[in-house]
Amino acid sequence: MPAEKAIAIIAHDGKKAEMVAFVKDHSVLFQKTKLVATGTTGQYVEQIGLKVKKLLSGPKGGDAQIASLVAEGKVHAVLFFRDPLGKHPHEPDVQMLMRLCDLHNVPLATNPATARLLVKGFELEQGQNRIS
Ligand SMILES: O=C(CO)COP(=O)(O)O
Repeated sequence: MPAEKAIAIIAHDGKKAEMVAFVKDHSVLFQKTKLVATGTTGQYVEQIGLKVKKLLSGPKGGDAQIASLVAEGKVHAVLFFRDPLGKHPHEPDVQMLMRLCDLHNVPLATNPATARLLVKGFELEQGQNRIS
C-alpha cells in the first residue's frame, strides 16, 4: 500500500459498534497505516488507541471532505460502514463520495464483510500471508 495514502474510515451511527469491532480486529494493520475518518467515527477510532486524522462530522461535510481527498488521489481505500436502514440528511454527500470512488477506481467497502476482504488484500500486499 502506498505509504503516503490513507485508508478512510466512515461509519453511520447505527454501524459504529460494528466499525469499532472491525478496527479492533485489524488494529495491527491499522497501526501501520495512515488513517483518516469523519469526525465522530474518528473519535471512536482514537479511543481504540489509533492515530487518525479527524475531519468534520459526516452531516457537517466530513463525507464530502473524504470525497475530495479521493479525487486528489490521497486515499488508498474507503471503509464505509453504511446503515441502509437509517435516514441521513447528507445522503447527497454520501452518493458523491461513492461516485468519486468509482470514478477514480478507489476500493470502496460499504459493509463489514467487504471491508474484511479488502483488508485481507492489504495484508497480502504487505506480506502478512494469513487467511483466517
Ligand atoms: O455521517 C457519517 C457518514 O455519512 C459519519 O459521520 P460521523 O463519523 O461524524 O458520525
